[in-house]
Amino acid sequence: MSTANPVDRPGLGALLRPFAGTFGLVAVFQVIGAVAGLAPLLAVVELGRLLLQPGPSDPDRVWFAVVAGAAGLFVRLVFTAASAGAGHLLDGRVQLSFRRRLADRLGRVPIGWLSGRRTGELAKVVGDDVSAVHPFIAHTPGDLVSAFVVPLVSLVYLFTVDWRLTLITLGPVLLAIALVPLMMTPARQREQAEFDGAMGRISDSVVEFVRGIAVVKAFGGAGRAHRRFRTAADEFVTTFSRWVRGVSPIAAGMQLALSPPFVLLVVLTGGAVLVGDGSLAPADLLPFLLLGLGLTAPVAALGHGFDDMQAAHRAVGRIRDVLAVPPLPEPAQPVAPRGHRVELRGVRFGYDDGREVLRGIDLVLEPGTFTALVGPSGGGKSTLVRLLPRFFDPTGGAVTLGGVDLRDLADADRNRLVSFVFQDVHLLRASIADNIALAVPHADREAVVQAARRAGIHDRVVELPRGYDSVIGEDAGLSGGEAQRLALARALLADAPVLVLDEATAFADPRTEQAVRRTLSDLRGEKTVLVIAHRLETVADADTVVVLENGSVVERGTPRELVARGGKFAEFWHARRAVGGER
Ligand SMILES: Nc1ncnc2c1ncn2[C@@H]1O[C@H](COP(=O)(O)OP(=O)(O)OP(=O)(O)O)[C@@H](O)[C@H]1O
Repeated sequence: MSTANPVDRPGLGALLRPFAGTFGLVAVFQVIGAVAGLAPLLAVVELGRLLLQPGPSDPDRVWFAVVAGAAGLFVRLVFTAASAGAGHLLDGRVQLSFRRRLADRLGRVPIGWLSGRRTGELAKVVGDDVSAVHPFIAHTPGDLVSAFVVPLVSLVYLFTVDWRLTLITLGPVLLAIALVPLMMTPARQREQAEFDGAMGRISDSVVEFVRGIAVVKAFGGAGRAHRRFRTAADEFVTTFSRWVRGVSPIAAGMQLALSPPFVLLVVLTGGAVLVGDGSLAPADLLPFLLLGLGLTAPVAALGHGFDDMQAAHRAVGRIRDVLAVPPLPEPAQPVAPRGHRVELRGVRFGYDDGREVLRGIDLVLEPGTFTALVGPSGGGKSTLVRLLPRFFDPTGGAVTLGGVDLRDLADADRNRLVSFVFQDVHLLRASIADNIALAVPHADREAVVQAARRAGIHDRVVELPRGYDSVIGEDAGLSGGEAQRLALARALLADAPVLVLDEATAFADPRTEQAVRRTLSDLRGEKTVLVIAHRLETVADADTVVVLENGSVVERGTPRELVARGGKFAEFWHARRAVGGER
C-alpha cells in the first residue's frame, strides 16, 4: 500500500544539495592529492633521464628531482588524508540528515501507513539503507574525480614528450571502451534482466519459506515449500549460465585490455619501434612505462565498487520512497472542538489499489452512546473505525469531532478525545505500568491498577514475577488477547470520551470476558463507544447497531428493532444464537 508517487520522490541531488560545499572541498583535496601523487613518478622519470645521459650528471638537478618527488609524496599524503577525513565527516553528516528526515517523515505519515508495514522493513531503511549510502558519499566521488584527473594530467604530460607514443599508450583504454557497447546490446540487457528476476525469485522463495516455517512445519507442507525454492534455484542456474556465457568473453576482453602486462606490452612494442628508428630517445620511454599504467585507472574505477554503488543506489531509492510518502496534512490553524460528538458525513475511502472500501457512510455517534458495528468479513468495519483516530483521511466526505473536521483538529485534541484498541497492539519494551500509562505518564500506581482491573488484566499482571514492574519482552511475554486488554487498560486510563475498539480477540479469555463486558457496560452513558462487535452479548448491549456490508450501511437501529425487521441483522443474530451465542 505504498502511497509513494515517483513524481514526488525527492531527487538525490535535492537531498545532497545542503552538502554541496563540503562535497566540493572533498573533491578538491582529492584532486590535489592525486595530482601531487604524480610528482614522485615524474621525479623518477627525471632522475632516469639525468642518470642515463652520458657524462657526469648535475648534482643540483638530481637533488631537486629527489626533493620535488618527496615533497609531492608528502602533499599527496596530507591531501588524501584530509579528503578521506572530510569525506567521512561529510558521510556522518549526510547519514544524520537522512535519518532525521526519515524520522521526521515517519512521525507525520498516516498511522495506517505505518501499521501496514513490518517494523523490520522500516528499521532497515532507517538503519541499513542509510548506512549503505557510505561508499556513495565517502569514497566514490573522490575516487572518480581523481581517477579521471590523474590520467588527464598524465596524458597532457605524455603528449609533450611524444604524441605518437601517447596515442599508442591509449590503445588499451580505447580497446576496453570499444567493448563497452557490447555489454549493452538488447540480448545482454535481456539476460541481465532475467538474472535480476531469477535472483529476486530466489530471495522471495527463501523469505516466504523462512517466514512461514512454523505454519509449513505444522501443516506438513515442507516438501512443497522446498520445491519452490529448488525450482527457483534450478531456474537461477540456467539463467546464470546463460548470463555468464554472454557476458564473460566481453568482461574478460576488457580485463585483458586493462591489465598491466598488456599495457606494458603495447607501450614496449610501440616504444621499441620508435626507439629503433631513432625518433625517440630511450630515456623518453620511461614516462610511458610509469604513467601509462595509470591511464587504465578510470575504466577500472568504473568497474570497481560497482556492486556497492548499485546497492547504495537501491538503498537511496528506498529512502526516497519513504520520504515521498505524503504526510497527513496538519492544520495551519487548528480549530478547537466543541464537545465530542462524532459525525461521519458521506465518508468514502479506498486504499491505494483504488477500490472503494467505504462508499458514502453517514453515521452520528452522540456523546455517551454505545454503537456496535457488525457485518460480513471485508465489509469495511476495521477501515471505518480507523478513520476516527485518523489512521487515514477519508478520500471523500468528512469525519468531524466536536463539530470540527479531523483534518482541522490539532493532534493533541484528537488524542485527548479519542482512544482506541485494535488488534495490532504495539507494546513498548518497558514496564507493564509504563505501557498502561503511555498517554498519562504521571498517573499514580493506583490509577494504573484501577485501569488494569477494569480491563480484566490485573490478575494476570500480579502473577508475573515483578508485577507491574515486569518489562515486556524481558520478564513477561503476553498473549495477543492479553496485549489487547493491556491496550484497553491504556485506553481506559487515558480517559478519552470517545473509545473505538475491535473486540475480536480482546475477549479471547473467557475468565476475563465477564470483567471486560462489565466495564464496557459501565462506560455506557459515560463514554461514546464504537465497537466492532463479534459477540451477541455486546451487540445486545448496544444502543445502536450498524450493519456494514460492502462499504455501505445496510441497516441501523436498536438490536430489538433490527431483529424484528427480519433483515441482515436478524440473520446474523439467529445464526449466532444457533451456535450458542459465541463468536
Ligand atoms: N491495508 C489495506 N490495503 C488494501 N486493502 C485493504 C487494507 N485493509 C483492508 N483492505 C481491504 O478493504 C476491505 C475492507 O476491509 P476491512 O478490514 O475494513 O473489513 P472488515 O469488515 O473489518 O473485515 P473483518 O471483519 O474480516 O476484519 C477488504 O476488501 C480488505 O481486503
